[in-house]
Amino acid sequence: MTPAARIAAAIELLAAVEAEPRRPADAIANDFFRARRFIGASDRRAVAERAWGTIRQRLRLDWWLARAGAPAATPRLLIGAHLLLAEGWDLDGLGRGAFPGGRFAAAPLAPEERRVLARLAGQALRHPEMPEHVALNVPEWLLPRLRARFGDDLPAEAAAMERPAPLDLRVNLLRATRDEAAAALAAEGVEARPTPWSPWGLRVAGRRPVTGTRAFREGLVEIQDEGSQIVALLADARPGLRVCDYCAGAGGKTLAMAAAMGNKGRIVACDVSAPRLEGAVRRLRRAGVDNAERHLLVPGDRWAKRRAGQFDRVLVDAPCTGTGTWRRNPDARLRTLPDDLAELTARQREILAAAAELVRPGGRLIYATCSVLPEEDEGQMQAFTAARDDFAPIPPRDLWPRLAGEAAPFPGGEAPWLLLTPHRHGTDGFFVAVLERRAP
Ligand SMILES: C[S@@+](CC[C@H](N)C(=O)[O-])C[C@H]1O[C@@H](n2cnc3c(N)ncnc32)[C@H](O)[C@@H]1O
Repeated sequence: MTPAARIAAAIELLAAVEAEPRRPADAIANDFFRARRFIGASDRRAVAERAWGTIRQRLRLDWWLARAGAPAATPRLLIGAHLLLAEGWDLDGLGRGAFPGGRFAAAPLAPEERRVLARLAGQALRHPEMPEHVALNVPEWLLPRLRARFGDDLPAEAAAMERPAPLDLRVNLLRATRDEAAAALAAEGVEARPTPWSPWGLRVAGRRPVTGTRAFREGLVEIQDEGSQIVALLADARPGLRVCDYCAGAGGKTLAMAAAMGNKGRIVACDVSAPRLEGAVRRLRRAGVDNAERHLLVPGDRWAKRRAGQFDRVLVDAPCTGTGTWRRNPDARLRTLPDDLAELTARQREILAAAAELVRPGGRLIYATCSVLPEEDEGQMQAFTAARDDFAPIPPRDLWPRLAGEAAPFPGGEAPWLLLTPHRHGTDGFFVAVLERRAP
């Protein structure tokens, strides 16, 4: 594709994302590229990166376009504004390079579009008159919550949440050690170094496509953010235990826990979504996991009733606002609405209550979110432990040396739970709490 054709495709992709504001942009992008198989891998990456870069700056671009008098922030104006403000293009370059017209390129700028964009030429993304939430690139309704969470660190955290995430891999200990996996990747031209916290993690230098490597295809590594690895690590799933991954989705943490169990014992991946659970099948096979089963949860589930008090570990990786994942899902910061938070916190409470019943006395309930919002994190834990005095937190610091290694630095403080953040830890934002069920 020519550079202009890539820009035209990014405009189309952005229009597709705008058309379905409640649907995750990566799902829309998957459909978009599936319907355009003629777009090759490197073009696909370039198109998606441009669309994502624009979505990442959406709050600031909207502010600029409104200030310039645009009646609406159309995909063409958004891409044009991003090129001018973030990539240093000038207006003539924009006309020639991005909107030249012709068969595979975007139509020339209309006079009104040119008038709007002319007002942005020579400006930067940030402007001193921007309201605080726009300057920080966070939705207005979340600003007080994020300020309460991060205090003086908010600008640094907001900046870290705005940068694209690195590519983290988890080494599958069923197939290789971390050194062996790194060597296998290096032999295929992919340089990867140990992650700072997770004993299972490798961070890939640059943007190398990993899924095409033999190391990936043969199950030596799985793509997984370091924060997510730490959640699975703290679940402390050991060989021989009975483990339930209650909100398993496509099995990201099931895979990690199964590897920690050395394929010994039993792990059940549950979810309410059949397509998500189905997504785990191929991954489990590739990873060589043979001690896992799947269970689709349905209302009034008899399966759960029959297994009350039977599991040594129950992980609740709860559905949440995903505010910790804005680095990789930049659209989520715009998609999440106040009603979603209310609905999700109610659902988290229900899931916790149901999952807690599965834990045997002396066993553990692990609660995690990829959210940094207090009401989804320690708020839930405070309410749960107040209502259930048979559950008490085990501070992650106490578990860490045995799980990560005696000399491994602990990523948290003294709190009874652990919060990981993009700025402090270089991971996605994650919250994790480990609760032990006392004998009655
Ligand atoms: C954060 S995602 C899980 C991600 C997954 N654990 C991983 O590591 O890849 C939350 C999951 O909770 C599931 N979920 C939503 N409501 C649920 C419920 N009531 N009970 C169990 N799972 C639920 C969703 O379908 C979703 O797959």
